[in-house]
Amino acid sequence: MAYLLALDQGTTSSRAIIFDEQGGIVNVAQKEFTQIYPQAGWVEHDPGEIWSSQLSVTVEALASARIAPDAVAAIGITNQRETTLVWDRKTGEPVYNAIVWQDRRTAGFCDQLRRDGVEPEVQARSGLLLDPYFSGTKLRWILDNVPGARQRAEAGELAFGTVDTWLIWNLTRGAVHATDPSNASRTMLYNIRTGEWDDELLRILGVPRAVLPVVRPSSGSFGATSHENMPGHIMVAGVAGDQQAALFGQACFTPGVTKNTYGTGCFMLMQTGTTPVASTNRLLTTVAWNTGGATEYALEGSVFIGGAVVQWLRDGLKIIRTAPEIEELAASVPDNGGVYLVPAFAGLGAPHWDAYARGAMLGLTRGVTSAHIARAALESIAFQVADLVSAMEADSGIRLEELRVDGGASKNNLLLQFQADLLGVPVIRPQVTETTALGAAYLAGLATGVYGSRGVIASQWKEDRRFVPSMAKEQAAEMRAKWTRAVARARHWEEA
Ligand SMILES: Nc1ncnc2c1ncn2[C@@H]1O[C@H](COP(=O)(O)OP(=O)(O)O)[C@@H](O)[C@H]1O
Ligand SMILES: O=P(O)(O)OC[C@H](O)CO
Repeated sequence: MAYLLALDQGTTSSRAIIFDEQGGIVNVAQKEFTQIYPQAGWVEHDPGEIWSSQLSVTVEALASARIAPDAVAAIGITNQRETTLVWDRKTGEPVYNAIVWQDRRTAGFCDQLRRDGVEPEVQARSGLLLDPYFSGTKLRWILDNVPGARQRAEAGELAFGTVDTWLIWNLTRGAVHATDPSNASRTMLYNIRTGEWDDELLRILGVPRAVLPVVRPSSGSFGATSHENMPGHIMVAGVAGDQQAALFGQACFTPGVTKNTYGTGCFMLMQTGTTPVASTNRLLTTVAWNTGGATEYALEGSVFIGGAVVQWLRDGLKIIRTAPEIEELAASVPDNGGVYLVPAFAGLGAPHWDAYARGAMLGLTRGVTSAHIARAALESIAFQVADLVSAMEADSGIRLEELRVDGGASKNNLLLQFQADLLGVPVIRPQVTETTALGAAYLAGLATGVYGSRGVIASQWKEDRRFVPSMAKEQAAEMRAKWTRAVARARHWEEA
């Protein structure tokens, strides 16, 4: 029996999951780590803690499962995307904290680039829109604000990486400075059509080529582990950003097949095959993965606050004690009582891309209770996802037949039923909802011959539960119209 080890380095925790060849979970180890908020709108992680938490869960997962390293066929890495790190090539010392994808500090620079009229060029080359979300403006910020960083970068002394690159560097003790096309496509420095770092984008963003990692296929060798605390020498053979890995783990291998992950944020990806589909509806065109020499693409809608709105009810409003409690509270009322909650706590992502929007709650009357607010919070997740589906159908010309779902909040049956009601198509939850880690394991398993083909992987995908639409179409349309009005009121709040 060969095992595959997936390292899933997420925004709030590092996890290591061991899978067997059938895609079954053998063992999981997980560790949360510190979120650093130096100022309003800034979010950082300690690079040392990203690495140490990931290393410790990896060692723990292997030890407690009593699996010898030589029984592990390969490691797959998957990671929070866009988060930006810069370190010294000689010492491996970071020059600054990791700037997290949620960080908004470069909003002003993005505004300036938009005024300069470069957005169409940026979109054509990178598939992305001008927003602080992506790595490019964060990297520039580090180079411009850490004393001496720009000169050292130009002299070739510094290395840039997203989290995958940082983990590979540490696992191989600095021998490999590499990323994969799915992660590269989130930097705003990479041309998704040529499959290379793009000189024009580097010029626009003021980034010297000398800091960039090598881009290798998502399924293939990234070197063997050689860290003193890591048992054995295991090949890193699969790398993908977490949302693309989830698309792979959900076996979305044919154009039009779509998944949505309900985690901290919501990320919907539609596989579009070997041709990148340019978006005219403010979605992102992104690399899904590169396997077997071919690059495949996806359309993506990214929503910044998904399950995080449930955390806000728990930690901010304190109307629930645990996230799952929201389901019972929301189900204790027959409807939202007229309440619409727009969780624009970190601005709005796709399809609005409004860094200045802020949260809003509308329709409050004296009859409103915490149960209505709980219901409105869950519904807000589904409304945002429905907006993504509309944009995706318009961009791709493909009518969605079903939606595959995963992520922490996909355990919530009320949410998924409402999602199916709004979309008018079945929403399907698979048996294994750890699809992100599973996707990374599959990419590693394909590279090392554990799986002979994608067909074997697709046959492992099993349905857990199917949510079928039951709401009248007119009612769904009426609710969506109200939601759209609520969103309009939340927009541009900070500028007002
Ligand atoms: N039963 C539930 N109902 C609604 N939301 C939930 C439930 N369980 C977890 N969540 C939400 O799911 C999110 C965690 O999902 P996860 O996929 O682990 O996120 P991430 O990978 O982004 O850290 C949290 O924001 C949490 O509030
Ligand atoms: O770590 P997650 O699961 O919240 O995912 C973060 C995304 O990759 C950000 O683009």
